[in-house]
Amino acid sequence: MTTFNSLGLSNPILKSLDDMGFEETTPIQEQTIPLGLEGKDVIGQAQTGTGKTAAFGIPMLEKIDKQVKSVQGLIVAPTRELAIQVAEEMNRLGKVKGVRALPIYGGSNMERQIRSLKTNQIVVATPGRLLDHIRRKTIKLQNVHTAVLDEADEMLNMGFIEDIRDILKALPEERQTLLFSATMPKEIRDIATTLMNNPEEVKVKSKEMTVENIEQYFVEIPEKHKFDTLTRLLDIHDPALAIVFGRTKRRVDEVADGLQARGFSAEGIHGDLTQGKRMSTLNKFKRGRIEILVATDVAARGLDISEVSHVYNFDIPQDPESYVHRIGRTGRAGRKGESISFVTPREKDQLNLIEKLTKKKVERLKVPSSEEASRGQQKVAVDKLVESLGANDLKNYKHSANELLEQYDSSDIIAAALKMMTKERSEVPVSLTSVQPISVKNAQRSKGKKNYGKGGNRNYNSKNKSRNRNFNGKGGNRGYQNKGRNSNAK
Ligand SMILES: Nc1ncnc2c1ncn2[C@@H]1O[C@H](COP(=O)(O)OP(=O)(O)OP(=O)(O)O)[C@@H](O)[C@H]1O
Ligand SMILES: [Mg+2]
Repeated sequence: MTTFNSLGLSNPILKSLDDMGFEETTPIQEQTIPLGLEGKDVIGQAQTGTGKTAAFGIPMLEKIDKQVKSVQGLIVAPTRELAIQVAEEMNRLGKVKGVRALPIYGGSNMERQIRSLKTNQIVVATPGRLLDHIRRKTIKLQNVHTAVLDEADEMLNMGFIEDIRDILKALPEERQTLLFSATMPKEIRDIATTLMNNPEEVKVKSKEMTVENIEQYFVEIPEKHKFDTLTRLLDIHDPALAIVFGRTKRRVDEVADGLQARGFSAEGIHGDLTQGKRMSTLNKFKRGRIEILVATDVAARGLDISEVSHVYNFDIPQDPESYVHRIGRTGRAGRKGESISFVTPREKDQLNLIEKLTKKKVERLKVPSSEEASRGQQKVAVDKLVESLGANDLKNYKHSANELLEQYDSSDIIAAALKMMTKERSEVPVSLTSVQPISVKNAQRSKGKKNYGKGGNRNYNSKNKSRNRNFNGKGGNRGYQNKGRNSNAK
């Protein structure tokens, strides 16, 4: 067990960490924070949900000179939502020291950003908007001593690499550069080292690339049965929050509409929606006002929403790295999660490729029947009833209950109550426009062409009421400790 105390951090940062309820370092934090403090360039690779943000954030905050009122730390992230989320985590970490991070991203007010940029010491940006500021000379970067590429392999992929080169050129040569991601294909790592100064590579030793607290399943199923299978699985699993990944924007819209038609609380998110719509959908999801988020890969990376219990790959992802990030939206910070990938018979090779990369076997799940689904729904109602037996004061209902019992058979009464509580699905037929199966050959060819839409994006804000709730639960097997205090203090 390594405490943050033993890393020689300053009191204000230790106090923030304590306020956030962080007690022990995670492995990536233990290994990279000392290197970061020494000023070394670092390529850090560790599994999803294991605290990479604080791993690069803590040393950056330690090195901010509060007297210097200009940007000293720059973090670049692939989507808006992720930029916002990372800025929020930096703000929590920097709260006691009094350092604030400013998220800058496309679609938000440029003038307001320009005003804030004059005094902010840390900026978290998406590449496109940052380049706008650089070209308009509305951001001063000459005092930047630390630059981070979060989701580094994505940032150095085809869609972003030129922007990143331009951004790095605008920074002082004398600087520290830190790259983090859960995945780091060799060819990207090679590009990365050319942009850095003799980097230390830290790869947290672990047999598998995915976290062990995510149970990974697949169902083999023809394209035309996918939707019905999804609704059955949702009825059986009754997820707290679930993300369903689809391959294209159209697909996401169709699946979200279909789920709504069948009575699920679902909304879609993808790169074609306005910034406002994306933010509001994501915020609703975080607050549990919608239970199912249907998304393209725009939501695959970095998002930290602790209540996500299930990830469904409605369409198997184009590249194995994307699989790692998608399923990593659950099972965060030691919590348990489940992922279920839909594989059409022609896509079996793609699944093998994923298993090869992650070094983990994905278990086959039987396609559930509609009877199993309705038993699943009933079980949800039964659980609720039993819970209510334990928790509620039922005194006021006793009189009516006894009257009913005099007239009817007791099991009939319970059956009727359960029927009323069970969300019987409407049988609305839903048909989706079919998509081409992914073949390993196609997947290789289209590598790097992601479905981010212009500029790539995401949205975060961690108002999750019970974040870190189960931190010390049985799933907490990655050296996490959390006192369960309010980690959202702002
Ligand atoms: N040492 C710690 N103790 C307790 N909780 C922690 C610790 N470090 C980070 N966390 C929490 O764990 C969660 C996941 O962290 P983070 O988002 O940084 O993961 P990540 O490694 O960047 O994942 P991804 O690869 O998906 O981006 C966050 O809610 C964060 O606040
Ligand atoms: Mg991250």
